[in-house]
Amino acid sequence: MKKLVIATRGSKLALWQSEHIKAVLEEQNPGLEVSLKIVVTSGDKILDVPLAKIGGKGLFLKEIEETMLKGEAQLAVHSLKDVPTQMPDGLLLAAITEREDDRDAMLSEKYASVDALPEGAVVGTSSLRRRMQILSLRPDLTIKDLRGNVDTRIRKLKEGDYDAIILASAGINRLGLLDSVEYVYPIALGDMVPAMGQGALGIEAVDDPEVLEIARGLEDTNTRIETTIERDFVDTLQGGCQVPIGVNATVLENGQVLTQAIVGLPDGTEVLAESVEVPKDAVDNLGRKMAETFIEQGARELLARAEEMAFK
Ligand SMILES: NCc1[nH]cc(CCC(=O)O)c1CC(=O)O
Repeated sequence: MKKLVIATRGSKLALWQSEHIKAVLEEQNPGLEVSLKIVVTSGDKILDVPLAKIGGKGLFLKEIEETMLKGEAQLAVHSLKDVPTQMPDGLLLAAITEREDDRDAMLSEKYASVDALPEGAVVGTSSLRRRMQILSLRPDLTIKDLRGNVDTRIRKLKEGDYDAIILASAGINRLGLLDSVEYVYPIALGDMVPAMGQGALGIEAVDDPEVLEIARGLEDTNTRIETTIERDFVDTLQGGCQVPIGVNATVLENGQVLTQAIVGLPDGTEVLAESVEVPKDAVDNLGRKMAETFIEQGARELLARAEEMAFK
């Protein structure tokens, strides 16, 4: 194989991620030429409506996947957390890259930590998961919707529309934005459980042995273990397009795997949370089993109520 095309969105984060993978692939496969094909997705066009109301994150993938299925590209590089748990026919999650910082971070021009926010401070996020957890930490805060690409969100913070905003650390790191904001405060995993797959890249590929072989070079074993637990948890719970679910698994130095999960109402008034530690060789089906215990405790009802609240 001499040439590969990566289909990508045109946002700065998507381009950074695709350029990064292009460079790694060309390094790993001498003689291989990788190019990018920029695709505008429905998600990029509809910017003024909260994500929960327009059918969720799948809208950022549809046109990319169509491009691959038409044979105009063989690979796509996604933030893994934006990849739905079920893959479309003909496309595979061929590799999951080593994950970097998987935490969420609070960004502010004025306040150095969540504790330092004054009563009633305005925090920007459109994520039900972040809303739920920041409100369960600090019920007094005011949550204000915030959409757009990472750079747009930071611009809105700087324009003074918000006292703080919450973003994924990985996105800020990849785009080199750490210095563009006065305070970047990583929120501990136990205080804000990230989204499934946060901080890792998912490499989607057409079902072609040569392409899959090349993609295999990008795979990270521990990240695959972690994110399989996370994706199985979310897949078993389902519950609409955009849901207040946090789940994070971490392979620890001692060979144990720590998994933390939380499900609840977007206003943070009711949550189910659990954290379990098992040896690395006992993670089979862990995500599904944890989801079953959540369901026994009423997670489905909670998510149904969460959805009603989100669509009001
Ligand atoms: N939902 C958008 C999105 N998808 C991936 C990232 C960040 C990078 C990552 O988590 O891998 C972001 C921005 C954010 O949530 O702050």
